[in-house]
Amino acid sequence: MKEPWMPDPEISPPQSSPSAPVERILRGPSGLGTTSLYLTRREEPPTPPEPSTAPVEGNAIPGLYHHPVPEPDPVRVEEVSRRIKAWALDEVDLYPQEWEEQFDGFSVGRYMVACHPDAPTVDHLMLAARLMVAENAVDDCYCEDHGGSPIGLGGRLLLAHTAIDPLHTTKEYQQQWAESLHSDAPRRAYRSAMEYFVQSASPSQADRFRHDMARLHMGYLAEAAWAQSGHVPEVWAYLAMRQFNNFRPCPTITDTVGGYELPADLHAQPAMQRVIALGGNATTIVNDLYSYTKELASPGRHLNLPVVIAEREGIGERDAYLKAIEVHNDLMHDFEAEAAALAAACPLPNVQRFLRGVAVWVDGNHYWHQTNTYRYSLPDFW
Ligand SMILES: CC(C)=CCC/C(C)=C(\C)COP(=O)(O)OP(=O)(O)O
Ligand SMILES: [Mg+2]
Repeated sequence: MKEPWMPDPEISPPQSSPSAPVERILRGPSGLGTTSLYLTRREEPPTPPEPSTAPVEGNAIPGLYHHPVPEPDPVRVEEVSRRIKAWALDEVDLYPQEWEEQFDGFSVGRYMVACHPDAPTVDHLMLAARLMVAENAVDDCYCEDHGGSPIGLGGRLLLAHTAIDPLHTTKEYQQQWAESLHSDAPRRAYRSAMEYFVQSASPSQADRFRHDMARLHMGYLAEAAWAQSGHVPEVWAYLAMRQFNNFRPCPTITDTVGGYELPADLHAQPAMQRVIALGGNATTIVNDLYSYTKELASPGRHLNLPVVIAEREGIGERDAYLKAIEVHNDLMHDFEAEAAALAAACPLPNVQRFLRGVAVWVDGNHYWHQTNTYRYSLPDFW
């Protein structure tokens, strides 16, 4: 069986040759005293689980291009589920009793184990699980289902962002800021999840995450501004907003969760940035498709790709939904072609493993949406 951190031989052949910066990085550091800087794996990844033959719950969207994943290791799922609940209740006082069923129904343990099969330990999986729960707490409590609103969102998001990217100021105000991080559940969750994360991540991995979260918060703000004014953007503009209001901060921690590091210079390469953006966009349109009926049933008009296509291109709901599937499939094909080209152009173990990590996150994310029948159901279009 192919190991999940190896490039997929079935994805398309290379389409480009390495750029000058990639070639420079491949040659490695060359100055005095740089011998110790050569890229190595920190830890061998574990043996991935064998694929299961048991049928999975939930139906995949007909015609949606995706890759089934092995059933996530049930022992790990149970342990992450146990620990994340203890963290939510005992460490950050995340939710009141009446939200417990929704917290359990989110199935974050199954989600994270499916998306990170190469995590060396449950501690590594917990880094991703805490951040995922914290990110959803901010989305629910500040933006959406649990008391969220576009009004005042900018201020709330900025202050919450300081739980990730700390304030540096004078003693008096530093103290007031530090206390503010305990004043609501989203900030408590961000603060604690980030504190754990920075203990395992390198400074540049932590900074990569901060940048991705700033992108996410900018996306939330555009979505909120449009909701407030009742604006339905053109399809390309909706896709631009959704590139920011996006799962991107989750796959881009794949190396920290895997116990190795993709160096900042390689992460910053335009080819790598394109792969990450395409993969993140595919994962997020998967959400638009699986959450379509949930969002139709929610109060007000909730924008997602089928809704925007129907409105802006003047077509029926079913045709718009089918067109959104095509958009997703094109994104997936481009993601895989660009990832294959980069893997061929840059044969460093950390690059190969990172690309594979993003790809398995994309697949695990689809698996979670498909199988989360507590949260999502398909429209009656077939
Ligand atoms: C986990 C994370 C970084 C999420 C950020 C953005 C986000 C909440 C999504 C991409 C999910 O979209 P949506 O808000 O539509 O979620 P549901 O459809 O309500 O599950
Ligand atoms: Mg959605």
